[in-house]
Amino acid sequence: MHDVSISISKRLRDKVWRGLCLIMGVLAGILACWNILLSQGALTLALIEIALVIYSAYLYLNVKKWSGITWQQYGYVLLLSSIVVYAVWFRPLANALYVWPLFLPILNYLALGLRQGFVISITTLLIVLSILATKGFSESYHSIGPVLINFFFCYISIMGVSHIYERNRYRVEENLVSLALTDALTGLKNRLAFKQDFAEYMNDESPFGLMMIDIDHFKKVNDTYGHDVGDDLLHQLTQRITQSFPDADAYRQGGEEFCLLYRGDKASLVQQAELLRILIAKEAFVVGEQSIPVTVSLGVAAINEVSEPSHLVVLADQRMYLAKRQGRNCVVSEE
Ligand SMILES: Nc1nc2c(ncn2[C@@H]2O[C@H](COP(=O)(O)OP(=O)(O)OP(=O)(O)O)[C@@H](O)[C@H]2O)c(=O)[nH]1
Repeated sequence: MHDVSISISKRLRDKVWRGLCLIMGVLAGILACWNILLSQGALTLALIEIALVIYSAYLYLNVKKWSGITWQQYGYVLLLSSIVVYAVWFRPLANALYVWPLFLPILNYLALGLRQGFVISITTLLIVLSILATKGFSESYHSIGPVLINFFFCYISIMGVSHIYERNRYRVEENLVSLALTDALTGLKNRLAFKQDFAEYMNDESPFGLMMIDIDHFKKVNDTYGHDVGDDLLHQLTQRITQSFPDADAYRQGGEEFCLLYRGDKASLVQQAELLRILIAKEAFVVGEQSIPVTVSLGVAAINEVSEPSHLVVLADQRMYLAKRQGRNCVVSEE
């Protein structure tokens, strides 16, 4: 998943986790006091609740620093589930503590996401049902049948709603990320996506190059035929670029400027850049009734030519402007 998406999910989960830790910490503190002062024979439960207060405070203070879901967070969810399950098992059925596990699916989905939320919720359901059935028989509880049925359907309903909510949230997030990283006019990836992908290319060991593409005298096209025709032309140009470089990553940098990240050596990138230039120049673009000849200026640079990766963009840009100064409609790959 893209960085933007990761940061949206991360921010949301951090808020959920901090809220959860705050509520659970306070609730566990109150319950611990209750069990120590007023409830006889519940010392073990009170000790677990005190541990939960400490654990909640620890997570509350640290969760923002972690990336992804850590073992401390899984441990916390398991501890909460264990406390609830233990309480159901420990107290008589007549106390109706079996209503508390109904809260767990919401917690699991919000805190851990779709897959882990599903697995842990189903596991908890099976455990609680087994406990309720066992206790029902051992305590000769005459209404265990309705309790089991009502608990099961209520739990499944809450789990279903939690599942649907989390799945839709994830889809909405995916759409938002796609919008944030895509250029609306051409459908190409945008500048933000370029920055993220560039970081990935740098982490990769294999050689790569960058090509800057700028349309020549595009202002004239707009002034002569209007901006709608200009837009259409940008769209068509995008198709020629992506057809020429099906395996590379193409971006619209803004305006009439495009760029392309290419895995491979510089010689083959220069060769393909030249082919693209010819392909654009030799066949005029047809927009409605108009046939519009277009040329582009291209600057090419390879990662092994620069000491700092960030200089690659500057070098390719400089070469593209050199191509403009050399009369346009050409590829420049050296100073
Ligand atoms: N139709 C359309 N035009 C755009 C868009 N974005 C930028 N432009 C136009 O692109 C033109 C860029 O003009 P200039 O920067 O002067 O460059 P140029 O005319 O291509 O000249 P050179 O780059 O020097 O060859 C301007 O007229 C902008 O209005 C867009 O999304 N759609």
